Amino acid sequence: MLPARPEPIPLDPARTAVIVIDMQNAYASKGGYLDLAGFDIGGAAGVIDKISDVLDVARDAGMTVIYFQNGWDDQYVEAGGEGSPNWWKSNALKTMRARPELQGKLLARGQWDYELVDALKPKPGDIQLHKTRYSGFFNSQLDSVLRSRNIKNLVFVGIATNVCVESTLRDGFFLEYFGTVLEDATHQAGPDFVQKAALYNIETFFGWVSTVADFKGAFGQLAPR
Ligand SMILES: C/C(=C/NC(N)=O)C(=O)O
Repeated sequence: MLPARPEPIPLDPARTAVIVIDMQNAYASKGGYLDLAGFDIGGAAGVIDKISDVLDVARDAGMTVIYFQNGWDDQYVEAGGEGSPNWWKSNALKTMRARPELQGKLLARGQWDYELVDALKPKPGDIQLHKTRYSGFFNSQLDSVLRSRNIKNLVFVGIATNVCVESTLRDGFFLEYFGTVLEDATHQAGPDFVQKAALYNIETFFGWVSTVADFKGAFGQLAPR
């Protein structure tokens, strides 16, 4: 049982996956996309350490660990052109249009920006997935990976709470997955109030909100598998 808001949630480790959202240099490192686009990434370093702790506990408890990376091919075909709202709304694409010297660098596979941060590299048995839009369920293998493993519960960590974490948790809700966010293992893109708003939305309408300490308290005592 994981202590959570608005109520504790039962999580069978064998039927639970920890979803690590986009812990790439783009979102968590100085000189990465969010930083270059003018977002405050000051809280990202603390989140990296928390996620590392969560993943150690999750693996020992027998949970599946799934890493997402967000981005596109190096020609940005997957990003879509002017006919796609993504072309208009993606701050990475907008930043590259405003600063042509960055073209080809942000969120492109093969570039440093796309890589996971050094402190959070997948371990044997972890699953790595790619996504081209904010939701990890859109045009990805996530749903079939989860269903083939009989996984029903999703525990979210990563960046950004109000964009890809919330989008993926919401889509999971519609697909009948139980989504929980560990609030101190996430960080927002934007002012502090968007973190609060995203967590309020999740706790009130779409899922559950817990903490790293409670996750470690609930699952850190289990005998390693
Ligand atoms: C702002 C943004 C967030 N991504 C995410 N991983 O939540 C983006 O990709 O532009």
